[in-house]
This record gives sequence, C-alpha cells and structure tokens, in this order.
Amino acid sequence: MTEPLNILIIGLGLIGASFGKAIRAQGLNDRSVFVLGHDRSLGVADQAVALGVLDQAVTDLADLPRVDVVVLAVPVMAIGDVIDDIKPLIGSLQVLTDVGSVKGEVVRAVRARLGILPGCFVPGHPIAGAEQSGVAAARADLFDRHMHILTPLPESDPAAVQLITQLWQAIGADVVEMSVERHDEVLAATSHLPHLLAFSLVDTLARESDNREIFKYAAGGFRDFSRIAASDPTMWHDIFLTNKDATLSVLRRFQADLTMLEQAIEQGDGDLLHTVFTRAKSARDHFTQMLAERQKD
Ligand SMILES: NC(=O)C1=CN([C@@H]2O[C@H](COP(=O)(O)OP(=O)(O)OC[C@H]3O[C@@H](n4cnc5c(N)ncnc54)[C@H](O)[C@@H]3O)[C@@H](O)[C@H]2O)C=CC1
Ligand SMILES: O=C(O)C(=O)Cc1ccc(O)cc1
Repeated sequence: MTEPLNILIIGLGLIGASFGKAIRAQGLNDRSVFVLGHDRSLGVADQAVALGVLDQAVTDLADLPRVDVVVLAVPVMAIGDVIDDIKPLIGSLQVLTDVGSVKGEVVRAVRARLGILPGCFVPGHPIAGAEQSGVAAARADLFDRHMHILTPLPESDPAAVQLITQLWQAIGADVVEMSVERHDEVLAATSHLPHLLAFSLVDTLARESDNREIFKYAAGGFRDFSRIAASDPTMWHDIFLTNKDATLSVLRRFQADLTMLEQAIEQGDGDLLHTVFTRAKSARDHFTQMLAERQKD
C-alpha cells in the first residue's frame, strides 16, 4: 500500500487552516494524506486539531516525523524566519510551497536564507480569501472554483510543480502559472491597490468628528467598498512593504486619474464624468459576466 503523503502546514490562520481542512476532506486522488501543522501562537495547533484542520499538532519544528510537503502560510515578512526554522528538513522534501500574496519577496527571502533556490520550491498564491483571519475562520470550500497562481522558478523541479498542482486541484482550485514579476504587477492592481483604497477611505471617514452619523447612514455602496478594510493589518503591512514598486506604480496612475475627476467636478465638466463612469460601468459589467461564467463551469 502507498504510504500517506505527509503535509506540514506552518501558519494555521485563515489560509493555512482552510488548506488543511480541504485537503483532509478530499485526499489526493487515490493517495491518503496526513496533515501536520505548526503555529507560533500557543494553543493554535491544538485548536486546529479540534476543528478538524489537522491530524497532528507540531509544537517543536526540530522534532518531526517524515515530511513530504511543506506549505508556508504565514505573513510574507515571516517567511524568512520560518525557512531558518525548517532548514534541516528542506533537502528531503518533495515540495516546499507558500501562499503569500507577494511572490518576489518570498523568493528573495528563501534565496537569502538558504543561499540557493531548492528544486522542491514552487511559490504559490491562492486568489481566494476573506477579510477574516485566524484558525476559527477556516473553511474547507474556500479555494473551490478559485484560481491558484503558481510561479515556478527555473530551479523548480517539474515533479514538484506537478505534485503541488495536483494538491490544489484536488481541493477545487484552477491552477494557473505565471512569472513572479507578472504576478506582483497583476496583484498590485487587482488586490493590493483596492485594499489600500478601502483602508484609506474608512480611516478618513472614521476620523471625521461626525463619524457615527456617517457610518449609521452609510448605504450598500459603502458596505461593499469597505468590507476589505476589516482585513488583517499585519498581513497588509507586509504586502505593501514588500510589493513596493508595483504598488506605487499603479497607485500613481490611479492618483492622476482621481485628480482628473476632482478637476472635472470642480469645473462642472459633466461630459468627462459621464465618459469615465460609462467606461467603468461597461468594464464592471463585463467582469460580472466573466465571474458568472466561471461559477457555471
Ligand atoms: N487572508 C487572505 O484572504 C489571504 C491571505 N494570503 C496570504 O496567506 C498568508 C497567511 O494569511 P492568513 O491565513 O490570512 O493570515 P492569518 O493571520 O489568519 O494567519 C497567519 C498565522 O501565521 C502564524 N504565524 C505568524 N508568524 C509565524 C511564524 N514565524 N511561525 C509560525 N507561525 C506564524 C500566526 O500566528 C497566524 O496564526 C499571508 O502570507 C497572506 O498574504 C493569500 C491569499 C488570501
Ligand atoms: O477578501 C477579499 O475579497 C480578498 O480579496 C481576499 C484576498 C486577500 C489577499 C489575497 O492575496 C488574495 C485574496
């Protein structure tokens, strides 16, 4: 009989714990999986066992059974320290992967701590999540019908890419591949900038003296736009500090367009407002259709 695939998840928050729940529920095709987990916060790994996220909690990373796959699910700036913690393990792994929202920094940190990029290393990023964090928010269906981006490196072993692809596909994700650089540019525009705008708008309004009234009467638009401002501050602090160039580039383009709208309002230029809003509506309608089609497949 084939031995179970032993998977160690480090960082048992929303993403790490959701991955554990999902892969325990699905298994890997005809192979069983055994899920181990570690978190630096005391008690979280035991809580994860109680919630059905893990088969076994690991308190000491220096004392492990055989591990085949490691999934790093900690904030981006914590990756380097975790690599130090698991250094002795890396040579015998089939896959070392991560779920960080920024890829360039993760690759830089792994190279800095190990001096090389090992063949088992395949960076990844699930395009699924929520504003909640922590083990209690974990959901087995979080990645179902969502994209998972892999950014394989020239050093990545094809067998490692194949195995991590199969694992994400087993839990319902659509796996796509792109370069590290392209990933960081695309995500700066589609995820990082919107989160920055939501944090900024909610902070601006929250500091107004009549903020209670503002929040009390806020309609659906504010609710939609502001949901992601409830996301974890540490995670987003790490993302903006480590995807600096791509974020600044799209932020500056956005600022120029916002200034143009400011001037149009000031000067009563209704044509310009109409043109911009019509173009944006048509783009958003197209996006809504794309989303609906993806859900149908
Ligand atoms: N929240 C989201 O919607 C998404 C998050 N991501 C990425 O996934 C990663 C994890 O995010 P979440 O699960 O949302 O965060 P989370 O805050 O829910 O969980 C992170 C966990 O990592 C643990 N941790 C931190 N430093 C550690 C260390 N040195 N050693 C061991 N454990 C450590 C924390 O105690 C916490 O339990 C981040 O890199 C984030 O960028 C990716 C896609 C979506
Ligand atoms: O809550 C939401 O809508 C998100 O956008 C979640 C999210 C946050 C960070 C990521 O890197 C990917 C997805």
